[in-house]
Amino acid sequence: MPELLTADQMRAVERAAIDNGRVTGLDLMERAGRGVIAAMLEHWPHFAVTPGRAAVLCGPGNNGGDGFVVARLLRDRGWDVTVFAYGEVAKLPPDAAINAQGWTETAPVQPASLFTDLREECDLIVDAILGIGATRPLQGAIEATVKFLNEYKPGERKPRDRCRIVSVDLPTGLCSDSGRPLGSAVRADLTVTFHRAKPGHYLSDGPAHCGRLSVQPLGLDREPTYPHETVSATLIGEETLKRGQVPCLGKRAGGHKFSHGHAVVAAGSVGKGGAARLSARAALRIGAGLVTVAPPPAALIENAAHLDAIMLHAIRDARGLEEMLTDERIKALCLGPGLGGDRARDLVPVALAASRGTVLDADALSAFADDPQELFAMLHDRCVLTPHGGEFARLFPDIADRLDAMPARGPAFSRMDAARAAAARAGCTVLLKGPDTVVADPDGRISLNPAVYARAAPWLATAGSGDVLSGMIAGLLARGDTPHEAAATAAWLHTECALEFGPGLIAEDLPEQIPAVLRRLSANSP
Ligand SMILES: NC(=O)C1=CN([C@@H]2O[C@H](COP(=O)(O)OP(=O)(O)OC[C@H]3O[C@@H](n4cnc5c(N)ncnc54)[C@H](OP(=O)(O)O)[C@@H]3O)[C@@H](O)[C@H]2O)[C@@H](O)CC1
Ligand SMILES: [K+]
Repeated sequence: MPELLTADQMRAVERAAIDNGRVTGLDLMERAGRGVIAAMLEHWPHFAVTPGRAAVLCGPGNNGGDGFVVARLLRDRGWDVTVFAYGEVAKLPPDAAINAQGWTETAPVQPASLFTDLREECDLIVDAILGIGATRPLQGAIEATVKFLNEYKPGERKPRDRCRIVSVDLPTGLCSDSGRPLGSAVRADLTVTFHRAKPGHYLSDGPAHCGRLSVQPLGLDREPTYPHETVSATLIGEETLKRGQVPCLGKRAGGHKFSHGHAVVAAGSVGKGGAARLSARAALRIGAGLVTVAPPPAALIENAAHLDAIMLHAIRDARGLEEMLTDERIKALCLGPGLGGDRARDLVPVALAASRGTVLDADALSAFADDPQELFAMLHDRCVLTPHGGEFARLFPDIADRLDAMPARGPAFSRMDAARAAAARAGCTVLLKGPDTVVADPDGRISLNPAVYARAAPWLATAGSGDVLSGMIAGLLARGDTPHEAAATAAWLHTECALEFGPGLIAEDLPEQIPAVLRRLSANSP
């Protein structure tokens, strides 16, 4: 499912279902526990055949309640289970208390202090200490447990990689809304969450702490009360693209090149044109009808030696660009890759005054680091800014500081919050790059491109890869996508191209994978 829900939104969905009388909290807890077992067996099928020894760590809230359900279900499957409790069992919330009582009627509960003395070899440790209710940095017994777990070596006969750590809903200590550890957080092998993934499973350090991620149903999908406004962010995927994007990626029959848009990529001085050419190639491959590279006159020959299908048009300075933009058929502009700071400061104001779809990247962002406000005053709602972390910090230093500050309490300020705040200030779409690329609009709309878990593509961290992304966005803007659609679609396709090629990738390879990815998308289209 493409929606990501914050802790508050998840609670609202659960509350609405319970208030409507369709389900009880106890039912949901039972389903959550069963989901944990199902995910565990799916990932490690041998656990179904050979039950082993498990430690289940139950916290002071409903996450702990899920833990008691898991403990019972494991024992029913023949596991030797020891439960450790964090906090007083008598003070558990009602549904958790019922499950805890069921357990204590038949088996003891060990105090948390004994867990860090654990010398037995476990096959499985279930982390049900804290879930979406973690609100402050870990301390005391919980912090000691997390440290112990993250360094756990259960004896020589059973190396660590044979003992699996499964976190229920979230690794304890990980902030559900930001993916940032509240002080410290468990590093799990598998995290099993419920109904929908939370932003923290995808953002920042979240994936490294979750290990692998499984989203288990709670039977809430048909809830008629599922409030649309609870959707905080969309995880970009084939499913979201299919809703609106794929038909647009295919070209209309009978169309001519101008009906698919003309994109212009401004290029820099002699010897600096490679980045702009990469952007231009990506814009053409993604389906813009025409693409022109616009270098200074001195760099015309250099670019001509490299380009065929892409056109060339020399522009000396801002006046040259102004004249070029009298051609109304130019639908999109890309400025920044290899442009150089001085040329960027010269060209960007004219480009923005033309009110076309405009991608600003690299030098076009850094050129305004001294006075970001000057840039913000010129931006309009057809723009996309594509900063990486460093460029973001130069344009939005106060927002970046909030991301860097150690979170004192949860929910911590997230990369989604940062991108949203930046988009509101800039008045246009902001794409904040990373393995968790966030696309934010001034109205708060967020899309997240996950290049983590099965889509991890570490080889995308290569020179020129960002230039290709800018070009892809410009190409889609030329074709008529909205800034948000263009940025979100390009971010997703960019990762798909990297996955299609695999290790050894260099930036030149990325545009060349676009046809294969588009072919696969159209083949999968209904
Ligand atoms: N919502 C749903 O749809 C469903 C939810 N389900 C499950 O419930 C979980 C949410 O339960 P929850 O709200 O009780 O929160 P949870 O994570 O157990 O923690 C709260 C407790 O921790 C405490 N505490 C907080 N920070 C702390 C710290 N640093 N160090 C120490 N203590 C700390 C906090 O204390 P307080 O801050 O109140 O003093 C409170 O006692 C959810 O993750 C999922 O597993 C499923 O059963 C099915 C459907
Ligand atoms: K947990």
